[in-house]
Amino acid sequence: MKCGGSTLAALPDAFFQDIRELQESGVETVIVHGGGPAINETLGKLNIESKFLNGLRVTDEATLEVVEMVLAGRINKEIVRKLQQNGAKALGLSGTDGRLIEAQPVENAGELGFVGDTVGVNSELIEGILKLGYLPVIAPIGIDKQGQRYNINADTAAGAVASGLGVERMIVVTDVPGIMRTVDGEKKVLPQVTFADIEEMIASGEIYGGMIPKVRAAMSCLHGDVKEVLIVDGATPKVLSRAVREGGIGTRILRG
Ligand SMILES: Nc1ncnc2c1ncn2[C@@H]1O[C@H](COP(=O)(O)OP(=O)(O)O)[C@@H](O)[C@H]1O
Ligand SMILES: CC(=O)N[C@@H](CCC(=O)OP(=O)(O)O)C(=O)O
Repeated sequence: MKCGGSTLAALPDAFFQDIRELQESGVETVIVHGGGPAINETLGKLNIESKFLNGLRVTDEATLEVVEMVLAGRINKEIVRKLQQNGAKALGLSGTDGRLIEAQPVENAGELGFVGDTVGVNSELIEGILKLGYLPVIAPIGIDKQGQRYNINADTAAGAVASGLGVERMIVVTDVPGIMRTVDGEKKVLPQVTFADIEEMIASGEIYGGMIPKVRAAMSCLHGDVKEVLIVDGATPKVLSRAVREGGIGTRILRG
């Protein structure tokens, strides 16, 4: 599951209780989280400007310091605390711990700075944590062979973890009820979309901003064992158990 920064602060206790119930019923869950708004807030307090290029944060050394502090520190620990308060067993870690997320600089590192692409995931470590009965909560910081850390978009990191583990389903929890499209002047949630629909909607501007890394990550992890990616709203009651048990919620992205 990917939990977006857009929704994290507002997630009610019921959301974390739902995760605990899933954990107790034997559904193994892994969380990769974002925290873009919290990073912006801390950068603002430090008088460091937030700059984005195609939805990715331009990350110089000073920004990287703040990104790691906020994601691997404040946000990661907040999620673990909330899970524990609601009875779930959780363990927080960053993608640099145990070389969980191996990264390399993005192609346009000249413009973006220390922003990474994923090259591999230490799935044995994640599986080991799950076997101990803990839910891994992962901050999207990557590390390369030389020990350099990178800021990775959380949707990209979640997609890589989903592929690396070969999970059945990735659920992207955000602040909208799915991919929306305006039909006859009315905004509607699309129950499912294909890769072709996505490309068309990006080209027409109907999918923009923070939705772009989500659908790109979805398309690149939908192979092998990963059969579906769901985009859902964290504010919907029981959204996770409904997504896992009933379906018919949010937008499903299907292979091909
Ligand atoms: N077609 C679309 N349908 C729904 N939301 C969209 C669409 N295109 C762009 N968006 C935007 O994507 C946002 C979610 O991305 P983002 O703000 O990055 O969230 P998160 O922090 O959860 O990753 C929505 O709030 C909405 O503004
Ligand atoms: C490279 C890059 O853009 N990294 C993101 C990582 C956090 C993130 O993706 O958070 P959301 O899911 O809340 O957007 C950033 O610095 O904001």
